[in-house]
Amino acid sequence: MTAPGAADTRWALEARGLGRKYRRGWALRDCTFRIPAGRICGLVGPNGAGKSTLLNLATRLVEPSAGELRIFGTPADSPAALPRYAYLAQDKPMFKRFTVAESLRLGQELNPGWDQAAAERIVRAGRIPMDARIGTLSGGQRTRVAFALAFGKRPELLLLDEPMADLDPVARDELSSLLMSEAVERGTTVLMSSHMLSELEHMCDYLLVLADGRVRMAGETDELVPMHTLVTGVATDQGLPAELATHTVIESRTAGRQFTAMVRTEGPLTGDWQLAEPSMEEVLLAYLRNPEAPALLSPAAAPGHQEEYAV
Ligand SMILES: Nc1ncnc2c1ncn2[C@@H]1O[C@H](COP(=O)(O)OP(=O)(O)OP(=O)(O)O)[C@@H](O)[C@H]1O
Repeated sequence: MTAPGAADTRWALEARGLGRKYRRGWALRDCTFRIPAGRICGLVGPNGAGKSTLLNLATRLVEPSAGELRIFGTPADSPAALPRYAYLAQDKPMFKRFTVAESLRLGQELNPGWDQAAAERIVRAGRIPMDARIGTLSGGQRTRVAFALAFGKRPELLLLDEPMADLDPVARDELSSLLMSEAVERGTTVLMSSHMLSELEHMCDYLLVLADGRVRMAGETDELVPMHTLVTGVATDQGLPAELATHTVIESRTAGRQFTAMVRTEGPLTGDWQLAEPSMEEVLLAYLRNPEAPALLSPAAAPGHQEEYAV
């Protein structure tokens, strides 16, 4: 339990009614969720879902239009939240005229807990010369230096916006292993947006899915994925089979004589079906293709839920 008035550090991120409105409309609306400390959380959603907006709200690059966001129990707009996270933005802004060594030195000067050895290790593993200017590096090399700057800060929370997009397969594999070992060894929480679902399946133990600026799914992958069943059977002409009507059908398709559905089962399924447990990627794809499917938040992911949560 947390003492009254003390920041509740069990939750790396906690949003209540969070929203951001632009002139064209809401980029993020009425978002309520929480991410426990120490998790590697995949932030998933179609283009324009609000993923970057959420990360920009966490890092104070944009102000919320509604609601609140807390980082380890501290309001995201409080100076006390600032040293606790590092952010790797999609465009990875860095000083182009600085050399790699100068960029790391700046990281060292700005961050009291700076780990120079860790930052240098990441740069050297990519065989990037320390005297190369940032502006002369390839997109992937720049990403690696940005990773080094983020890791060097030794943050408790790493916020990554599509971090692997421009890395080659070997670098991607290496940096995702680094990310996972970092998270395990230091208990770092990672929130990482990505469109690469198979990669997320490999790395993440927590999910936050957005669509049209709203939360569609949030919680432990181990809890969320097994709530779904992939149902296959013979198609009939009557549309959705009556046996499925009491369950939540996220998606259904008919191909020739075969009927397939992704179903959130609300009890035993009757009927002549082949049942299989879907992969995380299959569940995510079903939700991404059907943004109007009923939202699913595990009890732990919903702030205000009374249940105690082991972290
Ligand atoms: N500065 C801005 N001004 C106006 N609208 C904006 C601004 N930033 C984002 N939006 C809008 O908010 C919505 C969410 O955008 P956001 O960049 O957060 O989506 P995303 O999920 O990160 O998308 P992607 O996967 O394409 O990176 C979009 O409709 C976008 O056009």
